[in-house]
Amino acid sequence: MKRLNIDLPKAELEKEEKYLQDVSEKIQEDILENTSKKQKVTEFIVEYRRNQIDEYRPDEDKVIDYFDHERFVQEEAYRAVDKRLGELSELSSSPYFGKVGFSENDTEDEIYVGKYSLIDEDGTEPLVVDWRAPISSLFYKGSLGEASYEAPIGKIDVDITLRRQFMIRDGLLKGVFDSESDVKDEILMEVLSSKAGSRLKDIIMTIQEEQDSIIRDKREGVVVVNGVAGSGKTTIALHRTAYLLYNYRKMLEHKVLILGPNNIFMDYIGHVLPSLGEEGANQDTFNDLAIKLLEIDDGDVFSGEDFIEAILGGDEELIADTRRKRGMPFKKELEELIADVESGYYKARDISYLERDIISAGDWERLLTKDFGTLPYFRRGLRLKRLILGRMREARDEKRYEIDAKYKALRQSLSSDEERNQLDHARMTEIRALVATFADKREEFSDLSRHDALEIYRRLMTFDFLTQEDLAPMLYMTNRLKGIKLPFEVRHIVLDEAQEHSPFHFLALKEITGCSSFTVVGDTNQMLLEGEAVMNDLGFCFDDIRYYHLEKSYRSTQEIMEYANRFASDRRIVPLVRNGRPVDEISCQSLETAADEITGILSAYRDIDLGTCAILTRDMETARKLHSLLKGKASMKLIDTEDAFLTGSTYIMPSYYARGLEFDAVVVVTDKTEENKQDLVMYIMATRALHALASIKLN
Ligand SMILES: Nc1ncnc2c1ncn2[C@@H]1O[C@H](COP(=O)(O)OP(=O)(O)OP(=O)(O)O)[C@@H](O)[C@H]1O
Repeated sequence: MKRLNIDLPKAELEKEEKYLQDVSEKIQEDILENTSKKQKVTEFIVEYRRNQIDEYRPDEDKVIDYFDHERFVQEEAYRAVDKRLGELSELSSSPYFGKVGFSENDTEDEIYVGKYSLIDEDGTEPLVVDWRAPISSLFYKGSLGEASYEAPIGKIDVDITLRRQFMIRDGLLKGVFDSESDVKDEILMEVLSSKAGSRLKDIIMTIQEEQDSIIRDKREGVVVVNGVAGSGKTTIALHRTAYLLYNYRKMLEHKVLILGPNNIFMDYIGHVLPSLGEEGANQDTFNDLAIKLLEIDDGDVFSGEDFIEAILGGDEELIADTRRKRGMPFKKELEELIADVESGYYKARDISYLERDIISAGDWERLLTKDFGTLPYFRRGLRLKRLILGRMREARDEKRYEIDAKYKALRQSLSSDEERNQLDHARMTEIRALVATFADKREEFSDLSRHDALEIYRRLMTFDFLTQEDLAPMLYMTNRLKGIKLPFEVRHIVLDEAQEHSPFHFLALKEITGCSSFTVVGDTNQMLLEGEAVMNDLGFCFDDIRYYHLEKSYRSTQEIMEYANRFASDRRIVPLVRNGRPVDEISCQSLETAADEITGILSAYRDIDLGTCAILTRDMETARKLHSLLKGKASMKLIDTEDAFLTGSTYIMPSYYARGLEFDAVVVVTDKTEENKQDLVMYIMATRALHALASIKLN
């Protein structure tokens, strides 16, 4: 990294260097202290395990319980010390990155802001404040002057007098920069000009004010962010998760669910939370989660790839079906289906057994609709079945007493063993016949334990297979009929790439988890199937909703953004002023000549060490063909399944696998581009590039 501005008066610079030295010394002391703690806990655990093996006796359960508890406490202590050592090791390289000076009620104060907090020797004064603490929000305000922050005791008004940024690497001060406004943010420009790497990164040093207000928005209710490509939506959603976990740890630890569009994306973003010191969130794709909860075979669902390919290929039947499943009128169809099931899936009937009335049709109906009415319908069926079986058992047992009594009386009048044996045999035959009647009768109402949600949902299906668009409505319906339980508690849900979610994604997740605290992010410019984005109007599902719009993109150069804007729908990106190389626009007659062009482009990018590169095509077929044409000419990884990992530096993939990802350089290969005409796929592909974009048009 180049040395940045150190433009402070000498005395001020000396003060900062002294502070850094003091903080670094304290970090080293804490490292020593924690290392010794870790050693002691480790010794305890090793000793404990040795004793446990030596002293183990199979019948001493109580003693073992006691020791297990002790071990649990020590292992928790080990984890906490180990985690802190990891934090201290990061702090020793870069203890803080910001400082804010402010006056509050005429008292001057200042704080240093870093990735984690550090307390002084006496344990009273913070030397470094965690970026997620309420007071740290002052650092992320765009300008000096009047401001406020939310403290536990309420809103506190202050006057910000200084905002200073530091670049500290390997414990050394590399740059100091006093800034008033985010636009002139030299460090931000430095960060944005650097290479993308293979995973999404944290941005705590350069969070912008508009982003910070979303990250720190209150936990309750629903935050919806509709932002242009590269505006930092995913990044914000993950930083907000880290912020919420820090401030509501007891309530939220292991109770945050993050759902994204596919596994490539989940892997790409999977590093951000751990890099912020947070492990307490569950991450999955919506479809995988739905398939698990519905207990269906993923082979029964039209694959994600085939689905998007068919939509992009203009499959009218599938498009019409998808639009239907995304619309509110489909909720009416689903509700009618549920009501239909509830009004008679388990047909009421009289059941009698051993000449006894077990249940009348009227009672059956009353129990299902009234007495058990608060339960999901399928559970009511099971309850009713249990009740009928209980009554039958009573009747059977009574009958059995009668049989036993009858044979007991007869037995007393018999004198020979042979007669008694014959009688016992007759008794056993009668009892066996009784048992058989029970099993036969039971069959008559076995439908009460039949609850095949797929069989019911089929009535609304257009095709004889499920598409991705069926998963959310089917989840909604199944939960209503059966009651679905997640294997863990959820108290906050993050939905990424939510622009094409249907009402049922929100309704099902809310009803299954009972959670109304959501962070929803997406870009309505990136909808593969045009239409109204449900995420923009969630009033049908939630009461407390805060909508945000982000128009500024941090990802790409101005040249790339201007090129991408030619294909955007309604909103235009307001690019951050970061200039780069012009977009290369190339025409080719065939895929073969395109492959030659790409070989040249890649080699030029390699010469300037540009970093990661992706060749993006509209569909899989073109990606595969191009990949085989490029074999032997350039090395790259074909991403042709959503379970692929982004290991390497050059990739070739269809547009839909690149959603949410970014690369230093992108080569777009397309055959259908029309200038200045809305083309969402082109928009998605072009906005993946940070520094260089080449667009190859096949004639
Ligand atoms: N304040 C910031 N400081 C530094 N980098 C930032 C900032 N905000 C966003 N970025 C960077 O911009 C890029 C885009 O961020 P991100 O992927 O979160 O955007 P997005 O809105 O989710 O994009 P898309 O809609 O294309 O998925 C990332 O490299 C991210 O690190």
